[in-house]
Amino acid sequence: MATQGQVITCKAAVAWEPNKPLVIEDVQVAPPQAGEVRVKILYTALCHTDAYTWGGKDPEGLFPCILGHEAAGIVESVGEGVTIVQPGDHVIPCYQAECGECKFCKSGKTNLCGKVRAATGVGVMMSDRKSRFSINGKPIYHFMGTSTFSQPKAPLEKVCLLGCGVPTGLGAVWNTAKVEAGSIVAIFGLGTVGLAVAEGAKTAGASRIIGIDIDSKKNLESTEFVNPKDHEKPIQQVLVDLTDGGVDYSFECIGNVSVMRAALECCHKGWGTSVIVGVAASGQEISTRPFQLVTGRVWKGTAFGGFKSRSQVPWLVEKYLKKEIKVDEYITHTLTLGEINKAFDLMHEGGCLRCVLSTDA
Ligand SMILES: NC(=O)c1ccc[n+]([C@@H]2O[C@H](COP(=O)([O-])OP(=O)(O)OC[C@H]3O[C@@H](n4cnc5c(N)ncnc54)[C@H](O)[C@@H]3O)[C@@H](O)[C@H]2O)c1
Ligand SMILES: N[C@@H](CCC(=O)N[C@@H](CSCO)C(=O)NCC(=O)O)C(=O)O
Ligand SMILES: [Zn+2]
Ligand SMILES: [Zn+2]
Repeated sequence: MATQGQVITCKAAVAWEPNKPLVIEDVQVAPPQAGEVRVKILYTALCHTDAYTWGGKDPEGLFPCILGHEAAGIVESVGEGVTIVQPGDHVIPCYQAECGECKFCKSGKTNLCGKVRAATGVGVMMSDRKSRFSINGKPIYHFMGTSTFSQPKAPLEKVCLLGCGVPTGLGAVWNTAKVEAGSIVAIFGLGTVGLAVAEGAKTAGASRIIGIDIDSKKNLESTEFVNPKDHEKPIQQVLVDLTDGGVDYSFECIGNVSVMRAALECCHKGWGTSVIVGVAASGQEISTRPFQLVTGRVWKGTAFGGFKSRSQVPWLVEKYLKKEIKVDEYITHTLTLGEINKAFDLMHEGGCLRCVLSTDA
């Protein structure tokens, strides 16, 4: 391959500073070192977490950087020792690694991998603690790292969503909460993540799925819908009253610590479980009366829905190809990389679930 081992130049949207419009720049990308893979990203969606880091709310946010973590592309070249993928493979880069060897991977208790997290948290590659991106010699940080795996002929402009939002919602229900048939489920925040929770709850056989959002346009027919703005009582009380004592499972898919409290407190005494999915801003903390836990409610959280990236995302791609899970339905907008700032605006305007950007146009 002509570009193997070479520095290449690519277009990327660079976040120079928090909240300042992203700028499309020519970025030099160093060749992959041992164990690394260089991927040509063809499609990328925006997840709320990108807006959170760009907005300066992420304690791990580093600038300048190249954001984005819900994508699909083609392996361009590989470093020494890489055997799991080869140039030309279609891949979904995942921010949760799966090395298969560390204490976390071997535990059988979590999808969190300990191998590369320290490096990806500070925007560099593990081997030499350096970035592979630069503009005229100035390093540009990575964001959330990548690991890769091969998957069959799926439309990349759709399955990029399997890099974050859709697996997170489905897995929060199937892996983290393990919702049983007949359960009553409440979902706070009906963006892509919350709607994927609803989809997961439906397939798990939930008897009632109650969606809560301040944007009534997010009301889906398959769910009961509550807009907190329509009620004077605290939303947890509204839900307790609606459900004869509380829900069996609740999911916070917003990133708001007051709502996280409400999501716990709307759970049924004795057994209700609340799962935190939303990412809260730097410095924010959750609180509740310890009595809420003493009386049997359980507070949990999930990253990437508990899915292991390399071993389970290909399974999700297969499920998508067999039409067993929704993906296309969450794509409300398609734009180009050059229109990325408009895509962030759309995210805040309502009516937008996922906006997929094509990078080649
Ligand atoms: N844990 C993980 O692995 C993981 C993965 C993906 C996303 N996330 C996080 O999950 C959250 C949801 O992501 P998304 O991409 O679906 O976001 P989104 O912005 O598309 O959806 C959020 C929804 O919450 C609603 N909302 C906002 N404030 C509300 C309030 N006070 N009460 C009720 N509804 C309210 C909005 O109207 C919107 O519909 C974000 O915090 C994101 O960072 C976490
Ligand atoms: N950098 C933040 C944490 C952000 C966070 O919680 N990220 C989620 C994924 S959000 C995807 O849209 C996650 O998986 N966290 C586990 C991990 O990063 O290992 C902070 O420092 O507060
Ligand atoms: Zn995400
Ligand atoms: Zn590991």
